[in-house]
Amino acid sequence: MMTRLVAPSMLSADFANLSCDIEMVNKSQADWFHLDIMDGVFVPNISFGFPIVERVKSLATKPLDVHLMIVDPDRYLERFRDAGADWLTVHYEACPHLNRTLSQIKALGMKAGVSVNPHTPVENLIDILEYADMVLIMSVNPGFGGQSFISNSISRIERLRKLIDSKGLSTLIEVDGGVGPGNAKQLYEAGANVLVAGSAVFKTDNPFDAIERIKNA
Ligand SMILES: O=C(CO)[C@@H](O)[C@H](O)COP(=O)(O)O
Ligand SMILES: [Fe+2]
Repeated sequence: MMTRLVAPSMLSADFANLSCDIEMVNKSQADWFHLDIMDGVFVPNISFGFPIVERVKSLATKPLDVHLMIVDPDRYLERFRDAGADWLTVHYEACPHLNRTLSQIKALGMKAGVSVNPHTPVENLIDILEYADMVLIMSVNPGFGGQSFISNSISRIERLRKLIDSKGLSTLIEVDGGVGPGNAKQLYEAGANVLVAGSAVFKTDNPFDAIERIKNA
């Protein structure tokens, strides 16, 4: 069976009770913490920065999956490593020297991810795939939680899965945006390995159950 991981997105957590939500993820069947960093330039929203990443790291018993939605991420790779990132994902659209950026992330001791916006053909990654530990397919326009899943993301996952398999690589496919118990099965079947879910986890009465249903879809 292919790798199936669930990464709750802390963007939808209650920041006034962050430790409770971290504890919930620790105790749940979730595999990673997904942390969205937005700079108000690459995306039209600002989320949080190093103090929150450090605080989550201090309480988390699972790896931190940090999703950078920022321009010129090269400036901050080391700082995110120091703040506790285990996986660091940059956007294809924000990196003119992607090969260098991914190599740098790995040289700093983290796993390297590359993310594509909904309009970027997954085929554009053909020459960078072997340098990435993970590809993050955005299934909404990045910037906000709680948006609806863009349906052609399924065929994008399928095309990327074929590309990865045809090269004999073990690059993980992560999907982020509008993911929940209702579409998790379809996403895993299309070839996804890691499902990110924000509102589907934190905006429900029973987050444990939501995580379990996504994981075992
Ligand atoms: O990167 C992003 C948004 O840009 C995500 O990680 C969101 O936080 C996912 O939220 P939901 O769509 O699951 O509510
Ligand atoms: Fe994200």
